[in-house]
Amino acid sequence: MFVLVNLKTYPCDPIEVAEAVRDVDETTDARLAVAPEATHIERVAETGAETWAQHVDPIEHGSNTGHALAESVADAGAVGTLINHSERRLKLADIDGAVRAAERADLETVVCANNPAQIGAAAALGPDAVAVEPPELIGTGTPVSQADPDVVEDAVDAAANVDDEVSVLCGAGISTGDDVVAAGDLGAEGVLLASGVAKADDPKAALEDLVEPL
Ligand SMILES: O=C(CO)COP(=O)(O)O
Repeated sequence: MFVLVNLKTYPCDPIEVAEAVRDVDETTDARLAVAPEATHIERVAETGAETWAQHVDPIEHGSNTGHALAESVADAGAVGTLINHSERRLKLADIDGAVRAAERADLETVVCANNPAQIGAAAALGPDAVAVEPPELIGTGTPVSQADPDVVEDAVDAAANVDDEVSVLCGAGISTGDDVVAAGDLGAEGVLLASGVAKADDPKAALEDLVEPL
């Protein structure tokens, strides 16, 4: 299972979380990665943790003030990027452009979507993975795998019907090892989570709990 921790703009210490991601990754068969704010990517990557960006824009080098350039994110040490997170929505053409920009910079891609229909559309753009995250469950602590298991199974089917090379993650409310196991049982190959680690008093203990049953 892939466990991708999105730090959003939570007021956690990104280096502390990154060091925990790096250390816990060494204890498990699961793959762990962390997606800090753009300005923290370089310092986070220097810890040795697998580091992702939260967003890249569908642009090239040039006159693009205030944008996130895929090549710069990769230069800073990111190896992958989220695209179209629920809190950073893009138009369809821009999702396509962002996936192409990430490919150009050799970044792995996870395109996020609200529901199975959007997952099918996202899979058609050829990312490495898609992530289904019902927005109403984000940050609630109620896991999507428990509150809405059909949405995960239907997302897995929707992606497979379009392109069975595209793996499916799920997210929203995931905070325990049991949630991760339930996601896997529904066909997800990984989870995308934030508050369960970023808001934990002890992020390392939260990560250890997440991978304990894997
Ligand atoms: O948006 C999410 C991950 O990108 C999910 O957030 P929570 O894990 O806080 O529900």
